[in-house]
Amino acid sequence: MNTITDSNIIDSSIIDRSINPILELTGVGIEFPTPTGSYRALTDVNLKIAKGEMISLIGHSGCGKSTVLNIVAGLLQATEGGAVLEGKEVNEPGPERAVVFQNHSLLPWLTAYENVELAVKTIFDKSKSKAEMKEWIEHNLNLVHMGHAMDKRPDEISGGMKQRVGIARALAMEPKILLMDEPFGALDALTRAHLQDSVMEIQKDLGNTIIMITHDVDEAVLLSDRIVMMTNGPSATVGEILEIDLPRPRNRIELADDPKYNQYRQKVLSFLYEKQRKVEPLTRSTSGKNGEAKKLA
Ligand SMILES: Nc1ncnc2c1ncn2[C@@H]1O[C@H](COP(=O)(O)OP(=O)(O)OP(=O)(O)O)[C@@H](O)[C@H]1O
Repeated sequence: MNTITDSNIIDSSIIDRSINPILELTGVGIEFPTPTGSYRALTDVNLKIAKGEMISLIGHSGCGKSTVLNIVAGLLQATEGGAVLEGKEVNEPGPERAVVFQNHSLLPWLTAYENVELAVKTIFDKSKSKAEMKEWIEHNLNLVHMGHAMDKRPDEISGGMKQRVGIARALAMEPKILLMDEPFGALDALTRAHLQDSVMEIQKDLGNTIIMITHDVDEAVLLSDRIVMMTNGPSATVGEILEIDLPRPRNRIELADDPKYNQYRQKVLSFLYEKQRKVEPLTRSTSGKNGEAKKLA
């Protein structure tokens, strides 16, 4: 039986990916002004991500996962340190960093095709002809299995289909890095499983670099090359990084009985439930930004 040794757990301060990192976070800290004084959300976040890696960010609600992602997206400016993408400091949003949010954020008056077209036009208006753009939009909608519903508006399709269109729109921008903030959080279990499979398939074919926030331990282990586990805030930081050494393609049914898979799950769960438990009892679910209950596994 394969066992997970301490060598699977990486000390964040000594990470040295052998390949040149596509993205590097160095000494990232951020303070938010609040009516009662400043709130330090993150301290000294260090992370190097190699091209083609699939990284999950996991941690208790409010620990700062979205803040990390928003700094990489250029939507928030770090107070200290910063993010460097392929040698270029990130200071503002840009098409090389596409974001997929939990709630699809499609324009309701446009069809699936037109939603993707809007993004494609802003990026490829000068470099692709009209016919090439059409082909590219259709290609990306087909990638997420939405070719049959290109002419439907968001209110005519299911939540999972909307999320597929959001992913197609992000992929169509050919981003250097795809940032996904709980992309499947609002979906039922079956739809979620289908979309996880689609993302694994697409990543295998295109070799995308992806950072994904999730609260779902199974999802993190199934999809990731590494799981970045964050400590609780205030002053949250990278606690441990778990390297997931499971061969691809990964099959969720087969993995359910795989001892190594279950040990990885256990590692993440014990980090979440034991090491980082501060004031909350185990049985209490944490509360999200909008007061919604959030489960951790
Ligand atoms: N603009 C802001 N002003 C003040 N505080 C903020 C702001 N944005 C985030 N925070 C605080 O920073 C901390 C980290 O928030 P963040 O949304 O990154 O957490 P999270 O791990 O993504 O949470 P969740 O899992 O619930 O989505 C939280 O305590 C949050 O209240």
